[in-house]
Amino acid sequence: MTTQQPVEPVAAIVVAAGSGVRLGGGEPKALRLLGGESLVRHSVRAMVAGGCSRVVVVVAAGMEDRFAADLSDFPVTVVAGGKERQESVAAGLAALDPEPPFVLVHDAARPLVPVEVVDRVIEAVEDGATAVIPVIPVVDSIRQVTGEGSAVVDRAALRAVQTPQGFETAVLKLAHAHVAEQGIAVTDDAAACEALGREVVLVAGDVASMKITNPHDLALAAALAEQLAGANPS
Ligand SMILES: Nc1ccn([C@@H]2O[C@H](COP(=O)(O)OP(=O)(O)OP(=O)(O)O)[C@@H](O)[C@H]2O)c(=O)n1
Ligand SMILES: C[C@](O)(CO)[C@H](O)COP(=O)(O)O
Repeated sequence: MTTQQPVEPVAAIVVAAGSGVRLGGGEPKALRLLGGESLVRHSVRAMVAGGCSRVVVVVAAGMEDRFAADLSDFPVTVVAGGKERQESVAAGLAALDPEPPFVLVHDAARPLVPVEVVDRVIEAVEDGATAVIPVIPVVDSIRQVTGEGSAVVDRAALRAVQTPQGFETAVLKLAHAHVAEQGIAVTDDAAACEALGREVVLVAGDVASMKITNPHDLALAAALAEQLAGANPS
């Protein structure tokens, strides 16, 4: 009689292979500290808190040992990514063995994602959605720049896209193979699924899940983290 290993329903890929040129500072962005801990540690903790028992962390080639040391107390596998985000996600997908039915893809650069957002994404994929993305309303007035000038865009119909995004793993693998084969560049994984003709389901994101991109984002996130810690003392 063979004993089958249980396959956990939801794994996560945390992409951390970006260089963080816009943030600056030399160090890989995902290892920069926020409230005394690296961005990647915050992000991995959020995935684990949401119920992911396995996390693949994708890092720049040559940085594997540093990330593995930083994350040694988490259930992670560290693998090398690529030049573009979509190549890094594809590398994370290739490392998911055995393949779980569902997978979340999260930016290490979104360290303060609340666990409620992770829960909403997981619930939607487990309820049958193929591709799920958290979104928030756009608060600024928006203009589209045209050849001649610019025009107002109705922001009521616009949403800003966050992570983690949730998928049926088999579909996300097909979608990544499709965009790679066709040479389609996408900035997120839901767009890869859409390129395959799959429907994308939206759930509510959260302003706390801001992406750390520019130096002022780190300062804002630090203030936010302090406020959140004050509101939920452990
Ligand atoms: N080749 C890449 C590029 C990006 N990412 C990850 O994708 C997320 C979103 O990337 P972003 O922060 O926008 O880009 P960076 O490349 O990190 O920053 P920059 O463009 O300023 O260099 C980040 O967690 C980043 O580490 C990745 O894993 N592999
Ligand atoms: C995936 C993402 O975080 C959704 O907002 C975003 O597209 C990634 O950022 P990038 O700057 O386009 O790599």
